Amino acid sequence: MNAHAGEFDHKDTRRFKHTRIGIWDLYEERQTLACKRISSILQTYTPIIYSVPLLVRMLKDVLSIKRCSILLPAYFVVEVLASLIPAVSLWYSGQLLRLVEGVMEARTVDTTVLVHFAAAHVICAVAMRFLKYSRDCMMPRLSLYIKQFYNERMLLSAVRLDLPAFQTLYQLLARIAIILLRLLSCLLVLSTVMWEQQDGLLLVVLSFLQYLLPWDSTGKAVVGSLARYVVWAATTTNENFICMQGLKELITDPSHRREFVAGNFSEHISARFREASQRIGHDAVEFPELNRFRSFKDCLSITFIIREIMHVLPQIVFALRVVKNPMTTPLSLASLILIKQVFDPFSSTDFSTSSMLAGLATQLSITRKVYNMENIRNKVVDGTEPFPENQQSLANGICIEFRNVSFQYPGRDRCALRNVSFKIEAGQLCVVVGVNGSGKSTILNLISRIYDPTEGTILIDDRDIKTLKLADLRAAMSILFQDYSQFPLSMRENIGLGNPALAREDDKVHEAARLGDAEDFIDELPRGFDTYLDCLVYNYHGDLPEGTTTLFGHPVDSSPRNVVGGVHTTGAPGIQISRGQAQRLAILDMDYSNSSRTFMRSLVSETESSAGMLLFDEPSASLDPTAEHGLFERLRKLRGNKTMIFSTHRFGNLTRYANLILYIDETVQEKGTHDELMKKGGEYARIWNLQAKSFIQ
Ligand SMILES: Nc1ncnc2c1ncn2[C@@H]1O[C@H](COP(=O)(O)OP(=O)(O)OP(=O)(O)O)[C@@H](O)[C@H]1O
Repeated sequence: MNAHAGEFDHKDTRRFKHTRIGIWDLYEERQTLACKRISSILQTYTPIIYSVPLLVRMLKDVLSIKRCSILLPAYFVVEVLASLIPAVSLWYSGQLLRLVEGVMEARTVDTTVLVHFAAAHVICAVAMRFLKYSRDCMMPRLSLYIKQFYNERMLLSAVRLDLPAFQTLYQLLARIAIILLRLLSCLLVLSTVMWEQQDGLLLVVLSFLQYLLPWDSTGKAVVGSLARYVVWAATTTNENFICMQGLKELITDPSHRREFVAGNFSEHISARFREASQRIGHDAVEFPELNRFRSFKDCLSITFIIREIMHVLPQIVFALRVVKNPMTTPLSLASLILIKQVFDPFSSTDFSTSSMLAGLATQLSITRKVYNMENIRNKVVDGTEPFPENQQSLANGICIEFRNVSFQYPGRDRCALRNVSFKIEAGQLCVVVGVNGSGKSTILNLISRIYDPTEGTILIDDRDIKTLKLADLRAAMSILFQDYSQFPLSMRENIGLGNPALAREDDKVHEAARLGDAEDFIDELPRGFDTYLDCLVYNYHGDLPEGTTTLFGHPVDSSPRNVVGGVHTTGAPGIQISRGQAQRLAILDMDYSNSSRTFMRSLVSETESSAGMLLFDEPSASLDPTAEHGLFERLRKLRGNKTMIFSTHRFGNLTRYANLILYIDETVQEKGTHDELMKKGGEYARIWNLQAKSFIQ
């Protein structure tokens, strides 16, 4: 079978070579070494060339930041000056060399010239120090402004990407430009100085050659860069290894903790892990580690050997030169030292242009992703018509109709809903029931336009849902999803978000909390409505006085997991409440504060009702019967004439009051009121009786 477009076709043996490394299967594109080398060079430079428009855009964006418009050009001027000073120093070194040559020949020295050169050297050193100081002052501010700018930008486009990428990118760019400038200026001066020396230029060219290609100074990175740029993929089907990874996840993921502890899994899991590990033996490691051993043999590659030869070539040429013409040896030796002086800084890993170019390519691809995010079009296309025409009408509910709606989730072969048709009149209470996976939540997803139907039409107040402005549509409904999340904000803000228009009105927030049965337990929290259950802000600290156990109200934990960026932290998420409280709240907070958020949306402001339709996806899944009864009662009273849709697989209280029950299983199997469906004696009646019976027993 042929691979799909875009798929990595590892079965194509003509293109990919298969190697077995331990438990891993490595597939590498078949290429000759020369091809690999060329493709490696192309892969390094091409993205950078393609990224020129992106860099221009970035530069414009950064220059548009008020405080950067002067600071950035000033920073570059300082950097350029700093990078030119070594060349000026070099020029004076060259002149000193000539002076020495003159002294050797004439046996006299021109003191004015000597003083002039010495003074110039000192001035260069002082200027360098001053420029470095200016650069160190500017850099942190520049980083901060750029970081703030992109922070805001990312937030606006709702993108969460690795923030440090931006700082690294502009620093990397500046560094590469400066190194190139420094290298070129030094090269220019060196060539001028060496012009008149016998074989001087040859020595310069030979020394420079090794820096021209993107090879790393150690030779080891050459191997690394091959692995990085050549098409390859590695996978493992080793069941024991997959099992071991699964067990590790089970142990480390806190969301499994409760079941882990309650199920008394620890002994079984340890035994299972040991057993799997013993079966695999020493190969039970991730691919990069295993591959590292393998890559050592590449250190004997031809590229590596050529690189080493080129490194010693200038010395060989110099030796031949001495043999040929021993009289000029002292000066040639001085030239060689001068050349070495110039190139040595560039050969260190820090200055390696090749590794920096590779780093730049990576940073550019991250940055491109951020800019691309802004261009991503939503699959759900926004409508143009305002909704509702008359805000007051929301108080009387919204009418919803599904006409032959089918829906398939992206990447799924099966329909989640097939040919579904029903109509809920304005102000009606509808309960959607069905077994797990029957499509109940999908109906709510389609009404809130998280997805659009694959086929069929949804009408809202007799208008095609796709024509309505998305923001208006969503403002007109309040949704409580099964997996509603607790935002890392204060309790007040968590509830307030249910209705941003009223979020600042404290009495409304309290009323919503009361209706959600959350007011009492929130009041008991250490900071009441200002309590953060998920505190994502850390306090940082260095050495603390002997015996310090708490800092800013948080326990001090000096274990390595509390070290961020080399600095100790306190105040891990959720630390603002005690573990005991957290445990107690874990059972309550999800349902209570979230239902409070829903109540918040249902609250009516002075002039108008903000939602005309309330959607609930399994709102009572983890509530006990008393709490469930209370919740439904309050919701029923509060809803007034608004349309309300519940999705649930618990038949009970609610279905009896419903104007319309939809029993679905991919499609609508039965619909009607409770009495009608009971009379019909179908699947709804069967399950109702089953649930009622178990309750009575
Ligand atoms: N995001 C998704 N991507 C792919 N498939 C999905 C997605 N969400 C649901 N499905 C699939 O669509 C079908 C219907 O799911 P849906 O969540 O609507 O059922 P449900 O009746 O609400 O189930 P439950 O009672 O378990 O919540 C299921 O087969 C489910 O696996």
